[in-house]
Amino acid sequence: MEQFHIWFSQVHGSGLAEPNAMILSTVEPSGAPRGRTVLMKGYDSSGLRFFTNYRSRKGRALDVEPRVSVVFPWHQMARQVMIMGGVERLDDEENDRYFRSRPRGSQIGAWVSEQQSSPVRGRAELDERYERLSRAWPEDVEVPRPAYWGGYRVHPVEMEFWRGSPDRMHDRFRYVLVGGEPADGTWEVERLSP
Ligand SMILES: Cc1cc2nc3c(=O)[nH]c(=O)nc-3n(C[C@H](O)[C@H](O)[C@H](O)COP(=O)(O)O)c2cc1C
Ligand SMILES: Cc1ncc(COP(=O)(O)O)c(C=O)c1O
Repeated sequence: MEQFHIWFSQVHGSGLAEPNAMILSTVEPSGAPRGRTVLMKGYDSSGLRFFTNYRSRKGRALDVEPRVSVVFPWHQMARQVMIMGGVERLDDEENDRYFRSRPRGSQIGAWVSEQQSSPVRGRAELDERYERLSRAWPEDVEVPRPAYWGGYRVHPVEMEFWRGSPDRMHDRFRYVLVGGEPADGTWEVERLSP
C-alpha cells in the first residue's frame, strides 16, 4: 500500500476528477463477473474501504464470494492500479462514523434506497419516499444509519501498477503477497511484459 499511497497522492494532487472512483468487480453466484464504480473512502496499510448497501446486488454477491477485483482508471495520468483481494465488512463503529459524516440528503438517500439494485415502479416512488422520510427526521434530529448500510475493507493479496508509455511499451509492476497480512507481510515484485 506504500506504492499505492505514492501514486494516489500524485493523482489526488493533479486535480483529476474523482480520483477515488474505482471499478469494483465481484463474482455473481452464477459465476459471472460484474463490475460497477464505487468510491474509495480511505485506505491504510491493511487495505482500502468503500461503502454501500449490504443488500445490493454486490452485497449479496460478496456474501457468497467475498473476493473482489478493483481498478483505478486514472486515464489522464496514463496510470492504472489493479487490486485483487478478499473483503470483510467494517464494524458498526466504523460504519456509524462514516455515515454520520455524510450529507443529510445522502443519509436519507440510503433509507430511500433500502432495496438498492431492485426494480422500482418509477422516479415518483423514490421522490415520495424521500419527501416522507425528510419530514420524519426534522433538521435537528440525526438520521440513523440503516443496519443494511455499511462498508467493506478490501485486503489486497495482489496489486498491479501500470504506467503508459509511447509505442505501447508500458511499465507494469505486479506485487504479490507471499506471506503474512497485507500490512506487514512479504510482497514479491515482478516487472511484467506490457
Ligand atoms: C462515480 C460513481 C461513484 C459511485 N460510488 C458508489 C459508492 O461508493 N457506493 C455505492 O453503493 N454505489 C456507488 N455508485 C453506484 C454504483 O456504481 C452502482 O450503481 C450501485 O452501487 C449498485 O450496484 P450493484 O447493483 O452492482 O450492487 C457510484 C457510481 C458512480 C458512477
Ligand atoms: C448509492 C451511493 N452510495 C454511496 C456512495 C458513496 O459516496 P458518498 O458517501 O460520498 O455518498 C455513492 C457515491 O456516488 C453512491 O452513489
